[in-house]
Amino acid sequence: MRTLRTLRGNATLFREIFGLCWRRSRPLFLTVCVCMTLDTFAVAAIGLCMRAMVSGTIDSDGTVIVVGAVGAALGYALTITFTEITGALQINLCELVAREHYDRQIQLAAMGIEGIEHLEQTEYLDQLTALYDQTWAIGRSAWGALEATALVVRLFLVLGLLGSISPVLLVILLAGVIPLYFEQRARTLIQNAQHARSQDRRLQRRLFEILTGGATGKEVRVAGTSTHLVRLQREAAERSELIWRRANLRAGLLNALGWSVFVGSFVAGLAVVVVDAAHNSAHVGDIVLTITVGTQLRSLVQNAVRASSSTGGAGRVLEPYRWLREYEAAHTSKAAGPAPAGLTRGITFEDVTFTYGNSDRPALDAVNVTLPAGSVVAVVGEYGSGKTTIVKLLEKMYRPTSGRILIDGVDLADIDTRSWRTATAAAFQDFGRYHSTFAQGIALGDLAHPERLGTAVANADAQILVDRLPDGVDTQLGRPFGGVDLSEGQWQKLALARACMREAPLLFVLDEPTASLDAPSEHAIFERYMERARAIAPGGITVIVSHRFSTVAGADLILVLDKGRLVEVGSHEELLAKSATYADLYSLQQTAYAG
Ligand SMILES: Nc1ncnc2c1ncn2[C@@H]1O[C@H](COP(=O)(O)OP(=O)(O)OP(=O)(O)O)[C@@H](O)[C@H]1O
Repeated sequence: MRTLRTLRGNATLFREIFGLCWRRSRPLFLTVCVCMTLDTFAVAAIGLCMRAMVSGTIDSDGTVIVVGAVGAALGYALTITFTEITGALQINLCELVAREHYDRQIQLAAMGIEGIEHLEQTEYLDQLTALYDQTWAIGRSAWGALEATALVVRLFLVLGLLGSISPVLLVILLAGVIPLYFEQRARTLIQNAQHARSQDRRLQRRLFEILTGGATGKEVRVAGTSTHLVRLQREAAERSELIWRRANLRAGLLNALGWSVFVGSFVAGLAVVVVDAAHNSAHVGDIVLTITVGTQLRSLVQNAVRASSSTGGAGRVLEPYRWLREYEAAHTSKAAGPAPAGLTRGITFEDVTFTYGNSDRPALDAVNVTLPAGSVVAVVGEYGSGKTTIVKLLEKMYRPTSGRILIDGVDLADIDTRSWRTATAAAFQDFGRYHSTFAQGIALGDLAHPERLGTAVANADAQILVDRLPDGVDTQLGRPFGGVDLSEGQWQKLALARACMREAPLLFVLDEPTASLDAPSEHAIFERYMERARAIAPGGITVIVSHRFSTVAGADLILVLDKGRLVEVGSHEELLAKSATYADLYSLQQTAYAG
């Protein structure tokens, strides 16, 4: 059933690939098709010409000798030429289709998925890793399948010829299937090995980045962990290599076994024809035909195996590609409702529970709370208490496992994701560091409104920083691009300015974007945002996540999380009066700062 679905899926994909090749370059596409068709019949024609030539020699018929010789020579020349042409042109078409369609398509699909689960969970990341830099193989798979079909046609022609000499020779047909069977098993071994070693390969790459990265490189040097990390990398490489070597060895043995059976059968078949010729029931030309066509048969079966293996090998790309398309279709919101223009009631968490796919413990557990329209809400709690998870759910990066988030009474799941995101702005804890100019890095927050750049810089308190940059907002950032490097706090200010490009968002999220700033700077920024929050879109809500309790004291509502549960809700004064978790943590921090 699954095989049938895969075959049907492949057929649809191949149609799409050939359609793309046809639209992209008709002359190239037609040339490849014509060459492949002529090449398909060339082998049989060569065999017949050779037989004619030998028969003509025995019968002393000059015309037949010349026609046979010229035909065979032409056949060989054309086969070589066609093989060269089709090989080169197919690569050309595959690259065209990959570069202009699949590279783009895969990135759009990966980015089009409304959530980020596929970017955070290893089992999904494996699929995306397999697609990375392999898009040409998608195009190659379709041509591989066509080549395999042409080779099967060629095989039947050759077998027809052999059968006409002696039906016993058809045994070679069965022998030809045996290497195919072993090849199929060998291919499965290789594919499994590829999958088994993908995690170690990712680890290797990650460790390399850590060892060579600017930020992590400092840490590695000071801590003296480079030898340890290099060892981990080597171990990962060795594990991956071992899996690969073993799989290739086993695959090689299987293939050798398959081919030994084929060679044995071929030699036996040839012996039958020689014996027949000795007893005059076969012609000497038949021996030549058997050798010519039989030798071709070996390379034909080998090529058919290679073509089917490259088609099947492309399964390592086709499988994840199909997965990506299906995943995208299943995880793209069908909700059509637009985000409201303003909020009157606010955002309500109704019994919201959320568990990450790879965990059995909820990151958020039955959260019930309303963030009132027009308010500034602070989310506080210990490390790993679920603060960022709340932010991710609000930004629709994940859907609640159970319960609902209501935007003015409308389920967030029913609001078009794009429309909701356009109505929100966010500065995340793990913000991006774009190696562009300072201005471009900010403008990315809302490409439609570059004129807001100055205000965004002012709102992020980043004007002094801009004044110190060698070329102001036009300064190129990032050493790898010949630009200047910013400090952590400066990168954070840039990320804040980027988030401020949306002028009047319904939801403005600040997930610890000021963690690298000193306490007074953070306080000043938060004061400004609280002020701004009351001026943004009608009823717009600002959500601030912070570890520093002193900076969030001015929030209208403070949510205190503990191990995914919402344990306290209220204003700073109300929570202090409760003398519970918030009050304890607050006084702890006050004492620490005072000390
Ligand atoms: N992508 C993920 N996959 C699986 N578990 C996750 C993922 N992200 C977070 N978690 C887990 O969910 C829980 C809540 O994490 P979350 O990031 O929301 O906490 P947090 O309060 O923001 O922490 P911090 O203050 O350290 O940023 C933690 O136990 C964390 O390990």
